[in-house]
Amino acid sequence: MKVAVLGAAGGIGQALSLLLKTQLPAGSELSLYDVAPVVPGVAVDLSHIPTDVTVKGYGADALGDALTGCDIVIIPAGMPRKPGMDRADLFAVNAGIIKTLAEGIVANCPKALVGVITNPVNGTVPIVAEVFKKAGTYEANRVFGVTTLDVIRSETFIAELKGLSTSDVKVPVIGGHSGTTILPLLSQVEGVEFTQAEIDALTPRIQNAGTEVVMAKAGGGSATLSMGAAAARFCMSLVKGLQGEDVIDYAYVEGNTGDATYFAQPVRLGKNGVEEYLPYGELSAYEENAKNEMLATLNADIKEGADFIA
Ligand SMILES: NC(=O)c1ccc[n+]([C@@H]2O[C@H](COP(=O)([O-])OP(=O)(O)OC[C@H]3O[C@@H](n4cnc5c(N)ncnc54)[C@H](O)[C@@H]3O)[C@@H](O)[C@H]2O)c1
Ligand SMILES: O=C(O)C[C@H](O)C(=O)O
Repeated sequence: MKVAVLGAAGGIGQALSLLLKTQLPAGSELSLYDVAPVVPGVAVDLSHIPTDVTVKGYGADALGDALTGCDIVIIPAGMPRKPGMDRADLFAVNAGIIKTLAEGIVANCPKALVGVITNPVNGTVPIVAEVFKKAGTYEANRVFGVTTLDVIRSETFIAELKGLSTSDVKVPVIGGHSGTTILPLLSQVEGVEFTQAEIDALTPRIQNAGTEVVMAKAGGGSATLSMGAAAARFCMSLVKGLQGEDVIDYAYVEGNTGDATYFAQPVRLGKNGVEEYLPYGELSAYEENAKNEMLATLNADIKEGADFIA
């Protein structure tokens, strides 16, 4: 199994790479790419951890070598938010980065499963898809926007609120990855009842949790450690799927909900990425209304990404 992290020297990239070094199956190769000159050092540093995963670092001019033979590519490359910015404000800088990296994947590992972390995810995933379509290599079942951070935040906040163990809390989160496009389905959390007041407080808390971190870091960036954990969890779902395990996870995909071209929904993962698109089930009236109200924003974000390539 060869897994590449593109943007591996960054805040997310380093946390994610550390977790993958300790969690990937024995015999795996971890390929770390970044334009920052420190990346070979990150690889050497990680390589001293005693696990049976080899680590190699690749600098700015070695994207092809980093990607050749990859089964999975996870992309946290690009600029994070500062206070006062929306994720959409990152599009101007990050769209070009994602386009270049997607072209590298086309040229070197067109069959890899690709997980996109770079914001704005609502628009960067369509960029990857359009680059792949242009090259004739697009398979919707292989391209994912990573929305796992919304899922783990929901688990954490609900466990705190209800005095539960996080391991007992499972929360579906659908839609996109920005503001109101993030829609936690609190009505579907098994074994937990919420008052309307709790729903009214918890839903926006989950939607604004990224901003909570951005404000707390006060100009020093956005979520990196929790995102590293989220990305590792999602990457390990992809790994288990490739190994033949039956895994269900949530991701932002070109699926079949009919709500928007790209929409986070449950998917069954396997040897080809998504093996089955699963329904997100019945929504409460509150969730149905929230979903309908967010679609204009989500569709505009998707169009911006697709138009960038067209
Ligand atoms: N999907 C999510 O839930 C989620 C969560 C948190 C952050 N993010 C996003 O992830 C991205 C990275 O955040 P971060 O905090 O790690 O930022 P960071 O600045 O710490 O790291 C970004 C890294 O990308 C590298 N980079 C820039 N251009 C590159 C290129 N062309 N090729 C390879 N590497 C390149 C930089 O050198 C840097 O090392 C941001 O866009 C952020 O908004 C997404
Ligand atoms: O909020 C951000 O800009 C980063 C990320 O998307 C998050 O949800 O933490």
